[in-house]
Amino acid sequence: MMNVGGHERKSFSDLNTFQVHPRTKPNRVLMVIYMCAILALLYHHLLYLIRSISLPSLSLFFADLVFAFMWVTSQPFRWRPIRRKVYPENLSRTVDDKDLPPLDVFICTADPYKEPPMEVVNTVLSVLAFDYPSDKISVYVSDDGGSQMTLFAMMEGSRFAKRTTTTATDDQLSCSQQEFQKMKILYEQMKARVELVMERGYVEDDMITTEKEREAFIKWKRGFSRQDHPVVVQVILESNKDIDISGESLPNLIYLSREKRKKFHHNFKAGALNVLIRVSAIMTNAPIVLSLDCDMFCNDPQAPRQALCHLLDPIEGSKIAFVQFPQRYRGINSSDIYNNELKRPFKINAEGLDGLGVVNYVGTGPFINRKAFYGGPLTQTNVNTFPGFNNDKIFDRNSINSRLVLEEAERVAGCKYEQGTNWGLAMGFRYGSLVEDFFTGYRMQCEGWQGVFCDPQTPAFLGDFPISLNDTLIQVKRWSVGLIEVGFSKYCPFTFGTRRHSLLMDMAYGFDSVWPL
Ligand SMILES: O=c1ccn([C@@H]2O[C@H](COP(=O)(O)OP(=O)(O)O[C@H]3O[C@H](CO)[C@@H](O)[C@H](O)[C@H]3O)[C@@H](O)[C@H]2O)c(=O)[nH]1
Ligand SMILES: [Mn+2]
Repeated sequence: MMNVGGHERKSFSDLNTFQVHPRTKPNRVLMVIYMCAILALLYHHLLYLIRSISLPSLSLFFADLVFAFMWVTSQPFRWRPIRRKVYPENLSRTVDDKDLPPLDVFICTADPYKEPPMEVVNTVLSVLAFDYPSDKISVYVSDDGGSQMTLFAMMEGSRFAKRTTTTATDDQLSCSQQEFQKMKILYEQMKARVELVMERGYVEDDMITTEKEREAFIKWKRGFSRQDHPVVVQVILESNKDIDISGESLPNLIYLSREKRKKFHHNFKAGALNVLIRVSAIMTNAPIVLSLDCDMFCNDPQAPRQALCHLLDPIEGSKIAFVQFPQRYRGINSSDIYNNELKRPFKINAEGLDGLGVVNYVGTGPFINRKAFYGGPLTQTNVNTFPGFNNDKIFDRNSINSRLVLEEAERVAGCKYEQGTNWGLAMGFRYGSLVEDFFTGYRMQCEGWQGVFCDPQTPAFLGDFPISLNDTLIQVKRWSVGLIEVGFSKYCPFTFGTRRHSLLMDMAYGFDSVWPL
């Protein structure tokens, strides 16, 4: 235990520390005073109602009762907020660089017109530049839009990665202004080619440079539509085979568009993520998974090492399902009059939940322990019952581009694969709510997993927020419907969770799930 700046900081290891928020005690006093005031108000209402019942007085009583309920259930967020710090510089004392765990990164995109492929390329490139051994990174781009333009953009992105270098130390950066200018030109050329394809709406022969690429686009020629098409798995970069100009191996980069058929429900993003879990299990099976929205790029290459400061913690690490970085946005002006920063859910409440051992999973920016997809920490028995899973014997993972691996990947990305299985019910991302992230994180924590909130000063990831009123309303409506779907399901936190975790956690999750009302 350390004492820093007069406030208590408990230290699990030299990798991370946390501090209980200094205003916790005064806050609790305020809570008691507030509670007394609410009770007095309700008592006053009751006295009045006993004397004479009327519709207005009953409605006022009911309204105050609802407000009181919402106030009480929101108090767990204030009970014990904590702030954490990580020390990635100490990581090398715990683990050698060569022994760092492999990392599978999932990037989801769904519509090339709403989420421009160049934006997806930028996100992919930001991940390729992680300060992490590149042969341990595999990037999977899931394209629910089934767009040849997105695949084309990924190919262009990979060409750019090969012609430049991602291993830019301070030294190299300062000495190579010329290199930087060259990179800039290459980037502009790539952007122009991708934008030309976007303008045309398809990839014409003159844009294709190799025979291998031509083969990849053949699938789009036979009655391929966004809602009805076969699986497309394309290995674009293969680690240890593809190198950049400095001779460094590049990470794996895989494009995936799962099978879509009109007869089968695709379960939105949760469905896409479950396919990614299975395909990546076949191809690389990294123990740690990072999930990103395509509009959320990495702003700090240290992010994986920061997450490992928790996931490799000798005492707490094995209990953690995910380390969640907050959603932060670029381009918000300092006064943020429209509250685009969403500080309450993404920072204030997150710190409050973290103090209770749980954290909201917010869809983008979590480093997840792969085991958490397969059941609780003590109920991991189901994993091997799925063919192809953890059955290392039949796969030679040295080549993710082998026929056997690709065939198996296509099989688990098919529409029929999930029928009759536990996927979406007790495994992987859970179906049944439009906010699959909130629902899945909550269910994982019900199973006994913990969540950790990691919010370093430099934002680890930065994204875009909706810029038009229409988009904002659609987003808020979708979030609200998704939360209510959880609140009014058999998993309602006020009833389902109570047997499984603490009352404060249930109240906090319960508050979130009925908040839109
Ligand atoms: O059928 C779908 C629908 C969406 N997506 C992807 O999911 C992500 C999020 O979708 P978006 O439409 O951008 O929703 P937002 O409301 O901006 O996303 C927030 O809310 C979602 C639902 O809670 C979370 O999944 C996200 O991570 C979180 O950033 C994007 O990358 C999409 O490409 C798919 O892959 N398939
Ligand atoms: Mn989004």
